[in-house]
Amino acid sequence: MVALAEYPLIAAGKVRQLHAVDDEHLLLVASDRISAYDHVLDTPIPDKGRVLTAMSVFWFELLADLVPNHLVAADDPRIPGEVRGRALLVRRLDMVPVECVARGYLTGSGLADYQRTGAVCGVPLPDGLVESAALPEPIFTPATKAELGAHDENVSFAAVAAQEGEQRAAELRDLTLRIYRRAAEHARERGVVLADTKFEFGTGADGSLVLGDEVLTPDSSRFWPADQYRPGRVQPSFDKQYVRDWLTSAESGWDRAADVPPPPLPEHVVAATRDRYVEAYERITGHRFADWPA
Ligand SMILES: N#Cc1c(N)ncnc1-c1cnn(CCN2CCOCC2)c1
Repeated sequence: MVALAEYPLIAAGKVRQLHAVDDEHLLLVASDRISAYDHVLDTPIPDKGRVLTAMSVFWFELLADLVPNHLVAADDPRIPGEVRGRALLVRRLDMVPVECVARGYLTGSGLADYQRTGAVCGVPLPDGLVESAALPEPIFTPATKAELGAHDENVSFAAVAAQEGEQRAAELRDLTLRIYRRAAEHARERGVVLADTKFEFGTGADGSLVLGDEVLTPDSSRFWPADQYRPGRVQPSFDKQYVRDWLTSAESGWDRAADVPPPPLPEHVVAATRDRYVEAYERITGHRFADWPA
């Protein structure tokens, strides 16, 4: 079995890394790190990397009739034992430099753009929409990837068309929205609102679009508990609310406005957060997390 250190690191995000395996394959590794309020916390959440990896595998398989994907294997001798269960062997693609975001609800940077301009990424919306409002229909709100730590920049469809060509831009939009609709319906039937999500696509040898990166995880999407959905307020995050509530409570002693790193999380917040990731996985997939490879 190869050690992870033998696979050169070629890209790293806040909580994930991408290593080169050979000319054709990469290893996408998810850590147990969690970010909140734009900080990567010191305290890991046990099994977070494994749950989110298992979730991507579920969605790749559920969506395979809609879109090909880069997944080669989740269990393979080329995957080092130290990351087994939280690493995916994937096909090397030529990535399209567009963050393909679909929104079914108005929150975060989409709400901020709407409040400033009445539109999101140049898509006009009806007047009077409030925080977390359901949109009349899901919209494609692309962004360009920012440097590590900065927020992606929302861009118009026209900007994507100027960069990628009109036909490819329309393909990215249509595919993004079709995948979102399918996933949002599946999640909603299981008590989870998929408010928005971000896809990354690449192209293979024949030039057609292939779904890459992680897909429809709580890190690439906003998951809300459906039974608590109330437009007009910021919704509780399905997975991160315990962390957010503790960090903003007097007990943590943390001042979010001061540019200081958050304190370590107490064990009860870590345990409750791990349970929420497992619950999200088991609800959405119908599989027991205990059955995911060790
Ligand atoms: N997936 C994938 C993939 C692929 N299949 N082929 C070629 N390149 C990429 C790739 C390169 N960077 N990113 C952005 C997502 N990264 C995740 C890890 O952490 C860093 C950011 C994707």
